[in-house]
Amino acid sequence: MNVLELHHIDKNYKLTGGELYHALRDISVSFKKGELVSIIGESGSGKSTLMNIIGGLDSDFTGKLLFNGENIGEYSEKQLDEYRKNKIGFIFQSFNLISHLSILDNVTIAMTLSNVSKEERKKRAEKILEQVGLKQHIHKKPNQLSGGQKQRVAIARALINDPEVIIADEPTGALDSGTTDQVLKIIEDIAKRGKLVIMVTHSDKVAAHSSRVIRIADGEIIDDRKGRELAYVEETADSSDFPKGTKNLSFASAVTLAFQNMKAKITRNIWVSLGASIGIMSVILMLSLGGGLKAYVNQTINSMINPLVVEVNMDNHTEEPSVSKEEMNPLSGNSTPFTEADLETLSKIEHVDSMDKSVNIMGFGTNSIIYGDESTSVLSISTMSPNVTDSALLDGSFPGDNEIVIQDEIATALGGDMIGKSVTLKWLVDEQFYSADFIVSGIANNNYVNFEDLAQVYADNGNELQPTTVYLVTDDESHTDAIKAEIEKLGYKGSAQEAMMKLFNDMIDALTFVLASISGVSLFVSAIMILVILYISVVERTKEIGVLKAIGARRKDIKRIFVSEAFLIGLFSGMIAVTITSILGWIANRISSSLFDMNIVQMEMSYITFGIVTSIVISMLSGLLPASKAAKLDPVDSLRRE
Ligand SMILES: Nc1ncnc2c1ncn2[C@@H]1O[C@H](COP(=O)(O)OP(=O)(O)OP(=O)(O)O)[C@@H](O)[C@H]1O
Repeated sequence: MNVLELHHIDKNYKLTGGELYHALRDISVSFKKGELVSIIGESGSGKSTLMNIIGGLDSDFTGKLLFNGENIGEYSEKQLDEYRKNKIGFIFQSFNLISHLSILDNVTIAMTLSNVSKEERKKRAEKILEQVGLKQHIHKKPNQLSGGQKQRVAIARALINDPEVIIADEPTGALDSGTTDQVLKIIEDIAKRGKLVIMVTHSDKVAAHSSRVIRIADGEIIDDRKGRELAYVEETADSSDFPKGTKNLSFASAVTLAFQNMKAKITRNIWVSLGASIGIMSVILMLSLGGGLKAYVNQTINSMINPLVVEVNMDNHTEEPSVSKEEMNPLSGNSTPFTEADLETLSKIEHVDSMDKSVNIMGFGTNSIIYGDESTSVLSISTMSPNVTDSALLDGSFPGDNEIVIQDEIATALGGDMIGKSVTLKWLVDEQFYSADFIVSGIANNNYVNFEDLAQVYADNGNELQPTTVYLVTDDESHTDAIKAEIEKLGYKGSAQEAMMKLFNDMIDALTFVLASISGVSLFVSAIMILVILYISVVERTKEIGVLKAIGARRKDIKRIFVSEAFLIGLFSGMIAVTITSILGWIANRISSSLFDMNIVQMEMSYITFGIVTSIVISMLSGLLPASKAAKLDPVDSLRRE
């Protein structure tokens, strides 16, 4: 049975300006297995055009091409890819080996495209390379081989998937006569083992080796005659019993191929990754800076707050204040005091163990502390609360019964060493002067007395002191959030410090977001840079893409290889960004901790992940355009490219 049958094949090339060039005219011919056919003809007679059609690289023709009885013209793109991968082996005049791959990888590439396992690929390639006498060269690169050796590698590559048809386009055109004989001998042996070998040549000497010689001129067959008889050699059982891969290029193999190519251009890729990392680096740095700043603010504010205590204030904006305006405690400006009912409600909140009442007396020139002949005015007097932490105390101790802690400046104004001295506190509320004596127990950042002492003074004057702030104490930090939520639900207000902390945090978040977004603009620059580099890579590797298509790579495979390259650039630049940011962050933290006792850069795992993922995504998106361009390249045009 005929392996190949061509019926009335016509091929026209469209020229610019709409004219047609008739390259093949009514070609009808058939080929059997075991034939070594030489197609001979002048330059420009249409030999390569015919080979491209037979090889499934060019499907833009009229007429019928049958392979084992099947009409190739009716093949889908997928079937055509399969046909090129498994039924046809290509050998080119200029070898067309992929320069950055080893001999072994050049030979196995067609199997890699079929996702055959690595061991299987190696076993098969070694056997075939042994047949062509190159076993000891498998780890070399193509440029370390002689011309004849390169062509033998190309022959091994053509044979690797055990195709039925070998197409050799001037396989000896670039070889001297000694090597030509060697290569022809190998090609002859291939035909003898039952393959159909179609070889294009200019040379009658080369054609003399074949079993059939077809002469072509101006796109027409002008002669078809028998050559010498080839003795059929029985195929050794083990040379064709290997499993053919039926799958497609795996993502892992695509990444490996991309990595091998990137390694060949290592300097360029390091620079690109470094350039692309700058954007990611600044985004991670901004986020970490924001994190550091926030942690610092929170830490500073939290150090002033007792975590077991929840501060409660009356919310002046509640729709129905629990007391009328007249009842407002004049001690604390317009702060609304808590009523007994309020205190009752608050004390019943779950996990509240005890409750401390507090007021703050403000006075502008009306309140004073007197010591002997010295008197100094005080702006604010607070009652002690569990929320006043040790950090407030500068010297001495917090007040016990009938004791007072006074502010640093007041102590200085009264004569300096005040601890243990008796002072008189005078204050004006609601047009009434109150006064009481206290022993100074300590120096702090504010003036503190006990609520009970003040309440006693009020009682002595026939008045009642109502708290304007209440501190709820719990036994475990884990309860504070629930208590805070409850007081909010009941319509009371939390601490002013916390409200401020929230405001700060919101502001830092907003600032971080703005700064990170501004840095993000440089990501566009990275994206464009990657796009340009990959475009250049596609142009440089046009011929390689043609070869890959000739040996069966699908559009998807080509795309996958280039997108993988973009993936790797993204991964590398993300990793470079994280490394450099860590180093910069470490240096910044060394400086900031010695200056302000804080780590200004707080890099979190989420920022690192975000940085690397963003880098990969941006890079892959930028790689899509060049990858599609590569995938769409016409194999015939690509192979003709010098
Ligand atoms: N893409 C194309 N567009 C227009 N004309 C083309 C194109 N490719 C080939 N041709 C023309 O078709 C004719 C046959 O070309 P082909 O490459 O098949 O010749 P060939 O016999 O293989 O030549 P050579 O031995 O020099 O390789 C030539 O005249 C060539 O100029």
